[in-house]
Amino acid sequence: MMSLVSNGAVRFESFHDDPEDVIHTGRSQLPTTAASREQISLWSVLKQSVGKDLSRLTVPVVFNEPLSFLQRLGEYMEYSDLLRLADEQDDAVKRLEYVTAFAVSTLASNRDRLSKPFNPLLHETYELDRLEDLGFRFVCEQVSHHPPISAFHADGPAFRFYGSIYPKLKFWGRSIDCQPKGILTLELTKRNEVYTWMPINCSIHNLVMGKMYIDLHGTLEVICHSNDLSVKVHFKSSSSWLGKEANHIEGYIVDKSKKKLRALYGDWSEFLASCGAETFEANFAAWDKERKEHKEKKQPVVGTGGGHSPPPARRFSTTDMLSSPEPPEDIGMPLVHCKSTKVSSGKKRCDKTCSKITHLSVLPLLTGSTVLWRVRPRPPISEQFYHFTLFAMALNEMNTNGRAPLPPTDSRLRPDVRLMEDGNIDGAATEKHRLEEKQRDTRTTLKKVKQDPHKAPSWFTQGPHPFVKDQDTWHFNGCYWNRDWSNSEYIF
Ligand SMILES: CC(C)CCC[C@@H](C)[C@H]1CC[C@H]2[C@@H]3CC=C4C[C@@H](O)CC[C@]4(C)[C@H]3CC[C@]12C
Repeated sequence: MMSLVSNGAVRFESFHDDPEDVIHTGRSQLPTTAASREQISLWSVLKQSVGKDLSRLTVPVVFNEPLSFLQRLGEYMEYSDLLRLADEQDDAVKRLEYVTAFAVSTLASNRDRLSKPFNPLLHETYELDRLEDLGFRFVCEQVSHHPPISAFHADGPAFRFYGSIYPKLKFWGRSIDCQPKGILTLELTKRNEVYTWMPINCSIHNLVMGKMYIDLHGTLEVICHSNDLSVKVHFKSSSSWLGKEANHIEGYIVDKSKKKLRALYGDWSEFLASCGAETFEANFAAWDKERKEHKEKKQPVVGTGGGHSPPPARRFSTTDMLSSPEPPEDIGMPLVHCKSTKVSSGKKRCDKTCSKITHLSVLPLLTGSTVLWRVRPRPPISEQFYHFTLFAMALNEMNTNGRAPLPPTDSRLRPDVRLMEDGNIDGAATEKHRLEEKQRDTRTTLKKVKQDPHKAPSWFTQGPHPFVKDQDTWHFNGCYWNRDWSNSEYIF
């Protein structure tokens, strides 16, 4: 799938543009398009909650997306191939590069996703078994209701990736702040190497007026506990959704003595590249300035900062964004690619390549860069479907094709999410309300009969983190994949 081009950069071959994209074997769109929110003012709903923790607040269903938060966490796995690549590298710096690329890739699907995933019910689960085709299986459980904590565990031949997230949301009037709590741990198989990082903070701006946008900010620190290499990737906070530097990220891989070994730069919604620390220091400012000037003139960037000039005038294409010393290879940002056309066999296949360049074509690369990861373009119809990626489109699909049956707790069986997906907003609201009441009633009944209302989760147990001091994590007990649901109740 990948090969080295002459300047040392990695070229992705038939990775995203392959019509039979390996990652996408499910449906290409949802049953119905998203309902309009124009009739309801978000402000009128949220104004009572200024300064409060939003985890208890329910918003009208039109502000939801038809996925539970557990399914949303499944999106972490879209680029899990990077973990296989990381495991294969003999060089420790390269391993950290790919691990960091993976950590960044888990955030990409957040761009434009301005809807609230459904709060999972206590003990709700979600599985994504892609062991055969993609080399991983993922399982997630809602292990606590107040505070809402979701624990997940994914594994495959090359890795184990697990953690928990408590998405702490605070409403500030014009924006929502999210400071998720939890720790994410990755173990690479070959060398038994352990990496950890924390979920990044995010804000949703312009809730009341203007165009809403999502901003990830703060520092993503990926630490390798086995060799003391680490990287701090800084997410630049943006001041407007139009400011294209908005999603810009950068940082250095350093060793124990803080010596800079490599620079990483990119855009969390598009790509991550690495280059020598000196190249970055010497050229980045010029490159950045040039990029901004181009933007002000509203011209596409054909970056040369510190690199070489792009080929002489021809139609601006992705190749122009490279500044490699060699004739540019097409490892730049992808063109929009239609993937949703149905063909008679029932298989979905791409039969058209659009030449429209999307916002993806923003950043050029510095000389000698290696593209570690780049995002798959979203389907052109994404906008009408809550801005879902193709990967997200298939998450709630009831496709058990010859697979073992799902447990009665699986998110795919949630009637409210299903109704919303089918366009029945009122029905979804009624069901959502019913489920919340049912959950409350169960708790009250248990309390009355003096039973612990906090029944332990089925597949995870809380305990000290095996590698990080003074930190708890949730341990997967592995039993899920025995597929014995005799102790699981139908919670919907
Ligand atoms: C009222 C409506 C508009 C509110 C919508 C809130 C949505 C956008 C919020 C609710 C929960 C949030 C998520 C909670 C936790 C994380 C993990 C973090 O590492 C990346 C961002 C991410 C994935 C957040 C993205 C934005 C999010 C999905």
